[in-house]
Amino acid sequence: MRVKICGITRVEDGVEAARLGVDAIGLVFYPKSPRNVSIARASAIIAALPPFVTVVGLFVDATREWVDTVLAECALDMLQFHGEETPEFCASFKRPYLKAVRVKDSADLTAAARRYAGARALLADAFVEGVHGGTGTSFDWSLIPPDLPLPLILSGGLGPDNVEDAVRTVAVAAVDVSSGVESAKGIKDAARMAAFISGARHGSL
Ligand SMILES: O=C(O)c1ccccc1N[C@@H]1O[C@H](COP(=O)(O)O)[C@@H](O)[C@H]1O
Repeated sequence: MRVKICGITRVEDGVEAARLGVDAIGLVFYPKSPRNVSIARASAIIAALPPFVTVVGLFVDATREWVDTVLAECALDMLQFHGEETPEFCASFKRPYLKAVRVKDSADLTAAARRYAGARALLADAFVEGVHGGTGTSFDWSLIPPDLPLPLILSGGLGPDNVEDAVRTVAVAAVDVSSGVESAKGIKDAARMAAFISGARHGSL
């Protein structure tokens, strides 16, 4: 089971997540998020990481210019689009990308898999009116169809207390967490990150 910890805003949290064995970290380039990072902060976090930790840049309905600027300045391995971006926009940066889907019913993921066939994976998140993500809200996992043609990353309200149950219940390639491993918005808690990673790996054995 692969694990991404999203919304890293401090160098020490990125280093600790890597030390704990996380597969990927997410950096939020969305000014409305409490986890938004500047290019300078993102570069410092990336520079402190050991090799083989995937760095994902998260955007919400960003302009092409903003994504290009971040790509030119920060060594991102993958993009995560969390808004209403079209498949053409997502694919145009010539980088592997994840498309987030805020799940309301079971047809949402099936339709997104068809529409974003070029995505590296879909990321299933909870639907919360007016908020794009990082809400700490979970959704009904039975809405996930069993036969999606793309790898699925489960997110939305995951934390140390429910991740083991989640990976036992749903067949997913990876899990993603932001608020569930925080002590305050944007501040990761080392013990919660450790418990989350351990729960995800244990539940998938
Ligand atoms: O983390 C954020 O602040 C954020 C803002 C806007 C869009 C997405 C965001 N984060 C992503 O939201 C999901 C679920 O987060 P949570 O674990 O429920 O807090 C996760 O994929 C983050 O990558």
